[in-house]
Amino acid sequence: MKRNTEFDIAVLGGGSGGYAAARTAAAAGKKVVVIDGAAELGGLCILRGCMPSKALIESANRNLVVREAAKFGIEVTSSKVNTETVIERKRRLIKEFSDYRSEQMQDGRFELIRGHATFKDPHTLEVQLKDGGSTMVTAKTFIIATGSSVFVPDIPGLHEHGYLTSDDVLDMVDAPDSLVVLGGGAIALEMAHYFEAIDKQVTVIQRSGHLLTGMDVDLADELETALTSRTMKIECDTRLLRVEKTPDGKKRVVYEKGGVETFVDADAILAATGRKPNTINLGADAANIELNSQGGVVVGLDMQSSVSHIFSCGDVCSPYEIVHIAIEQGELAAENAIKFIEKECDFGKIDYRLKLYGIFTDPQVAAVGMTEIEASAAGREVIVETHPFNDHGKSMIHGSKHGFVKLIGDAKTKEILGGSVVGPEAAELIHEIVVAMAFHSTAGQLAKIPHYHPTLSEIWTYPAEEIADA
Ligand SMILES: Cc1cc2nc3c(=O)[nH]c(=O)nc-3n(C[C@H](O)[C@H](O)[C@H](O)COP(=O)(O)OP(=O)(O)OC[C@H]3O[C@@H](n4cnc5c(N)ncnc54)[C@H](O)[C@@H]3O)c2cc1C
Ligand SMILES: NC(=O)c1ccc[n+]([C@@H]2O[C@H](COP(=O)([O-])OP(=O)(O)OC[C@H]3O[C@@H](n4cnc5c(N)ncnc54)[C@H](O)[C@@H]3O)[C@@H](O)[C@H]2O)c1
Repeated sequence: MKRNTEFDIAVLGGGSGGYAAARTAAAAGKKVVVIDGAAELGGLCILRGCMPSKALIESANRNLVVREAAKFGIEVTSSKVNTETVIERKRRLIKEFSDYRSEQMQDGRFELIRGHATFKDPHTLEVQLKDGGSTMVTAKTFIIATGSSVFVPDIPGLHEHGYLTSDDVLDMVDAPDSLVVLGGGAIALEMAHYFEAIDKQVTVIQRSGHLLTGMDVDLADELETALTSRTMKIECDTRLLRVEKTPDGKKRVVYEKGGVETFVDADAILAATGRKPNTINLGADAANIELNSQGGVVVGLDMQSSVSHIFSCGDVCSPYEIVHIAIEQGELAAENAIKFIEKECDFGKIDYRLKLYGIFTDPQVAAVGMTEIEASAAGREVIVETHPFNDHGKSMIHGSKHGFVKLIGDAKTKEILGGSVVGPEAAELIHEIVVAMAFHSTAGQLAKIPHYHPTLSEIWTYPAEEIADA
């Protein structure tokens, strides 16, 4: 069936990026359609990303408190993790979040079509409808927000002997007693933290020389020290060779480290080696959309693709697979698509100066702005100061043994260029630096802002004073 309506903007994908784009364009009075091919509405963050992972981690963190209780004078005579209740709680929360998003997607501000969209030409989509059949959609502009999927490397024996992905473990009632996690990024470490904290045996096998490729090594090393001070094992600088089955039915991951072949056995393997952009069956060729070597949509800072009326946002095109960035990109893509329709050419550009990153392990890791690696790659002259949590009153009371805060300031102006934390409540603490950086604060200005005593937050004043006085 051919539709007659031409939309101003057709948004492909209704996750965090696509929804942000659609609500922005609809609020500006444009005729918008969102086409989403998922079985359920909600997008990755709500259904199989941020929210379910944090719900599980919240339960696991309670068990860590129980584990440490004796040190604080609390005798816990018996405790047991009930994964059925953990998963039940997660399902309840996710249903609430996805029901709300589903209502927002269907409240009439824009049209919603449930189905998989494929470009037939630069102005036409064919949609294979979820309930059967197909329809055609034409629009003046398009926003591709189709997200990403798990990427599993081709390791001999892995597919044959079986593996889990984050999609599986986020809804797993029967948790394996032992787990090998392949990868050392955010997903690998958050899931490794969850399983270790619910008393499972976990080994992380990371290819790079340190965890969290791309982050500053001092942060990654501090996290590794903290995680391995629990029962977790971490192997970095490895090369995965193959997966085998042992005579007693376990999975054996064989890898090379320092030129020596070694292995680890476990009940299950979690593949957490990254994600890939969802551009398969998108019809990028039919619309002349340029893709990069990983299959991602190539965009400029204005979120415009190689085709002038086609924009993109979120994991499918982003250098950072992070929700607040997908949302900001979605809003900008919509604003620029509107400008394209109205023949205005002063497109807005995204600014990644305040890009944030947070990992919800224990301790947590968080960073904003420039890392030390980025500062040095950009040839910036900087002053870097740190302060450890084990030398700070409130965190000593809190019982924090690991972690530090780090500030990076411009050597001349002393403006704060970046901040990072590995330690308690890192993902909350980092926001003080986000606000300071948003207002281009110098380290001296930050140091002078009143901080209540005793709080974790006052730890920032130490590196800020050091930079100000340098
Ligand atoms: C386990 C896990 C934990 C995470 N935790 C965090 C976190 O704590 N903080 C954080 O910031 N980020 C986190 N992320 C990353 C974050 O979830 C993503 O960056 C974000 O959700 C991406 O949003 P999106 O809109 O680009 O894509 P999605 O939300 O994936 O939306 C894309 C939608 O498009 C649909 N689609 C795909 N192809 C088509 C097509 N051709 N036609 C129609 N529809 C299509 C998909 O079905 C989907 O519904 C996590 C990710 C994972 C996997
Ligand atoms: N808290 C958060 O903000 C959060 C949480 C989870 C995911 N995310 C986002 O989701 C995205 C995907 O996360 P991810 O952790 O899957 O990907 P990632 O790219 O961040 O990490 C993948 C890791 O796997 C390693 N790796 C790749 N191939 C390997 C191999 N063959 N053998 C061993 N190790 C290998 C890499 O060195 C890397 O450290 C991230 O970009 C992240 O931004 C964010």
